[in-house]
Amino acid sequence: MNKFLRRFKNALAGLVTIINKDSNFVVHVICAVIVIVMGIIFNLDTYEWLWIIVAIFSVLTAEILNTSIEYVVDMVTKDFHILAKHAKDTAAFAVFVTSMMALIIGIIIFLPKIIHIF
Ligand SMILES: Nc1ncnc2c1ncn2[C@@H]1O[C@H](COP(=O)(O)OP(=O)(O)OP(=O)(O)O)[C@@H](O)[C@H]1O
Repeated sequence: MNKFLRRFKNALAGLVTIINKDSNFVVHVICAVIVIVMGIIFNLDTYEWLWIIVAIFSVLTAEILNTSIEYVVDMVTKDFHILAKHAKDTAAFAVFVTSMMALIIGIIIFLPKIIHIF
């Protein structure tokens, strides 16, 4: 198998792992689908779509890296360790910060359009 195919296969295995292990990831994907449907309904322009794409992929990437960090921490120790706690908590905080960015982008793009309806 060539290098590219092997990397693709590994990435696909990562996707399967994330879907099985991380229910939050599935929730984020469902939210992304809802936002995309809203974008179609509100007929977003190119720049608005670009911001939505940045928001969606940032949150998904943060969630994937959070799960990845959880795996590494669990591999190192199953016992309580303050550094394990810091590693997992800060990784979770990264997801929170990215989600806040996505929320702000969503509000800036969709709120004026929703207000305009009423
Ligand atoms: N080995 C550990 N030592 C100290 N604290 C830990 C340890 N493992 C987990 N924790 C604490 O428990 C919290 C939850 O950890 P857990 O591994 O269950 O992740 P989670 O946020 O519930 O993620 P998921 O639901 O995706 O598995 C962490 O954020 C951390 O504060």
